Amino acid sequence: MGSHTDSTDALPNPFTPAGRAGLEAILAEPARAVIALDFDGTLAPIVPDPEQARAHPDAVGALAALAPKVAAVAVVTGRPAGVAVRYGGFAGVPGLEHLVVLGHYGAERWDAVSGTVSAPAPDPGVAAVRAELPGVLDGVGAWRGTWIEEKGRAVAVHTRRATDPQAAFEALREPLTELAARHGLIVEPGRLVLELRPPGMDKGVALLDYVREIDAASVLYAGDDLGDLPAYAAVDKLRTDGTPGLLVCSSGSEEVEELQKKADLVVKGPAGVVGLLSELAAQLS
Ligand SMILES: O=P(O)(O)OC[C@H]1O[C@H](O[C@H]2O[C@H](CO)[C@@H](O)[C@H](O)[C@H]2O)[C@H](O)[C@@H](O)[C@@H]1O
Repeated sequence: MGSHTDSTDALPNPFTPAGRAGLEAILAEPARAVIALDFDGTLAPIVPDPEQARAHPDAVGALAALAPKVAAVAVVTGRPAGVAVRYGGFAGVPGLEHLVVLGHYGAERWDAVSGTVSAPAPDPGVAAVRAELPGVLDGVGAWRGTWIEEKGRAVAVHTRRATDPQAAFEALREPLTELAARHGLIVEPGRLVLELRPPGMDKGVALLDYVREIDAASVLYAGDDLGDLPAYAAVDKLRTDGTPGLLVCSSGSEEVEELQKKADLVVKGPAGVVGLLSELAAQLS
C-alpha cells in the first residue's frame, strides 16, 4: 500500500463519478498507479513545424517529481519513440530512471533503464507508400504548404502550414486512404495531419498491455488528439473490468473536440497538464 492523502482540495475535481473514483484510487494507492501521457498537444505545445515541438519547459520536472511516487509513468505517442525522447528531454533525468516511451502508437518502446528502443521489423508497405506519395500529392494539387514527415515506420502528411489547412486536409483524406490501402497500411488522422502507417497497433492496445505488465490498480491517461481515443476506450474497458481510471483531456484548440466530450477532466493544454501532474505529486508527498 502506498502513501496517500486525505485531501484532494488543490486538485481539480473530475466532473464524472468514474473520474472521481479514478482519482481517488490513484491517491489511495499511488504505488499501483500508472500515469500515461500523450506527447504532442499534451506534454508539448502544438507548433506549426513538427520538428520544432518540444516538451513544455516544466514537463520533465513535473514528471520527475511524480514518477518516484507512482508505479510507473509512460509516454504513449504517435512519434517514433527516440524522437519523443529527444524532443521531450526524457533521457538521463533523475527521477525518470524507469520512464517508458511507447512510440509509433505502441509499436516501438524505449526504456530509460536500458536507453534503447525495441521495435518489430519495418512494414514493406511504408517504403512503397513513400515512393508514390509525391505523385499522389501532385495529383491532388496539394503540394503548396503541405509537408511530409518522415517517421521511419510511417509517413505523415501535415497540412497545418498549407494556405487553407482544413481544406488541404479534407482534399487529401480520400487519395491518401486509397494509397495506404493499396499497400496494406491505414490512415491515422490527427490534428491537421494524415499519417500512413501499418495496422495492428494503437494506443489502446499499448496502454492495456502496459497496465497489465505493471499490474496496475489504477490509471490516469491524458491526451488531446484522435489517436488518443483508443487509449480512452482502453481506460473505459479497464473501468468496466474493475480498474479505476481518470481520463484527462488537454484542450486548447477547436481542432479536435471528441476527447473533451469523453474526458473526466479537461485542463488547458500542456501547461494545464503540467499543473495537474505537479499537484498530484504534491498531494502524494
Ligand atoms: O501521439 P502524439 O504524441 O500526440 O503525436 C501525434 C502527432 O503529433 C505531431 O503532429 C502534431 O504536432 C505538431 C507539432 O506541434 C503539429 O505541427 C501538427 O500539426 C500536429 O498534428 C507529429 O508530427 C506526428 O508525427 C505525430 O503522429
